[in-house]
Amino acid sequence: MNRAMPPDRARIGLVEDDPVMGGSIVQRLELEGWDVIWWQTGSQAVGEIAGIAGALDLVICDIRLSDISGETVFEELARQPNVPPFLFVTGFGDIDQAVRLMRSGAVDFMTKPFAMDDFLKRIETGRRATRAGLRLNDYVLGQSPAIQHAENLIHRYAAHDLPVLVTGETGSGKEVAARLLHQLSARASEPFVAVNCAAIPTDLLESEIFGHEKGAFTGAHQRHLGYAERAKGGTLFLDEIGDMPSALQAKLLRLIESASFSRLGGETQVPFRARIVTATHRNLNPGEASGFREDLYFRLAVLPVDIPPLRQRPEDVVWFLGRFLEDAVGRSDVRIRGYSSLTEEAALAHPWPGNIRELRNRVDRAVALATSEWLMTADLFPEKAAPTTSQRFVPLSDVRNAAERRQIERALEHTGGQIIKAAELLGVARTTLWEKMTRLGMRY
Ligand SMILES: Nc1ncnc2c1ncn2[C@@H]1O[C@H](COP(=O)(O)OP(=O)(O)OP(=O)(O)O)[C@@H](O)[C@H]1O
Repeated sequence: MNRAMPPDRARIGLVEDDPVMGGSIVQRLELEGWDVIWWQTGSQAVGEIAGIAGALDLVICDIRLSDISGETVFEELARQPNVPPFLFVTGFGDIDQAVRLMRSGAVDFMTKPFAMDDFLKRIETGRRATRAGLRLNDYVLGQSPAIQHAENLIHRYAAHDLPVLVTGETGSGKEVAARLLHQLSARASEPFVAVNCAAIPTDLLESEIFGHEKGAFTGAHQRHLGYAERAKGGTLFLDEIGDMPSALQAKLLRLIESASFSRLGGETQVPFRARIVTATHRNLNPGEASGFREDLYFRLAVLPVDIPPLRQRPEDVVWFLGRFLEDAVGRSDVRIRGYSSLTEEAALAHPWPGNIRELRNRVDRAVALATSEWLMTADLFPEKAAPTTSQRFVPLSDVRNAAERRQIERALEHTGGQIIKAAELLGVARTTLWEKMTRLGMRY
């Protein structure tokens, strides 16, 4: 344990009570040039890992040990500082436990039997994704610790086939996160199919997702393959899942449970091969009057990841200001040198209710309308500038639009974002509300 080692040589702890399995893992890892310390009982591991936690790059731990469980080993050590990342090795029946461990901070799990190549890859990702300094600043979602935590989770989740639920405010980058998950997964060469459940009228949603047979309903002139089928072995991304009507929630639950579905008007069971990733800006937690099926929620939220709002990640405000400015300048022929320091301060003080989408739109507009080489606060936040006389008199249509928008926002807030219920409150048909929101440029 006190041997001098080259700094780039990984130190792996192994907790495995099976001498054959343990012996072959040690042999293979040493062949890879890694240094391995092996404990054959859980209690021995707890006692010794505590003393050298900071020096270990990863601990590989069997869940079923002969004395205490791998879960207890982890719980004992998780209270200590500098705990190394844990990769659990589980039997097939222990998946629920492994998922629970992953949610409480374990880095990953693998189900026995596993292919050695995959195992080595998980070890590499596990240590790379969690040890500060080992990731070469290659984060793509942002620079703040909060988003990097989410990105690390996405790296870990990518290796599994379990459903992922992405939560976060509108415009915070949930779809970008889901696409990253897809690209990092073994499904990357298959389609990524995104469906916004709130944007498709309810009566169309079912046939859009599940498809329909010829003659299933008036106007169904030919067979139509739905998103679930078109996703093939890739990822089916269901955005705004909280807006899915309850009849469809039941059908989605059946699809997950049986890994198959039928097209509308059809009897044949079509196999479902894609991974389900869902997103919501609403709180779908059961017991909190979300109106969302509890059984489906637990099926979808096996691996949860929360994308924090932009106002909680000042490092990313500055980072995205730079990135989007570069993009916008690259697309046009204007010469802009950067932001004035007051502009950056104003951006840091702004609450960003529309998150990254809002930031990008503001930068694009500022670049298009800029009158100097430095972007000023008024370029990014024109609404905060003092109004001129002509601006004080806005056209009546703008006043009406603003009032309608406010009232729609209030109704949506009241119904937790559910368009159907909001339409009822406002006394208009759902399609009328939908059209109005589109005209007013509101997100649904
Ligand atoms: N990490 C990122 N890098 C570059 N652009 C990003 C990033 N995150 C978000 N964006 C941009 O911000 C906008 C909103 O992102 P996205 O659609 O992923 O958010 P969302 O949370 O899914 O939004 P909604 O709740 O409205 O569906 C998109 O235009 C996207 O390109």
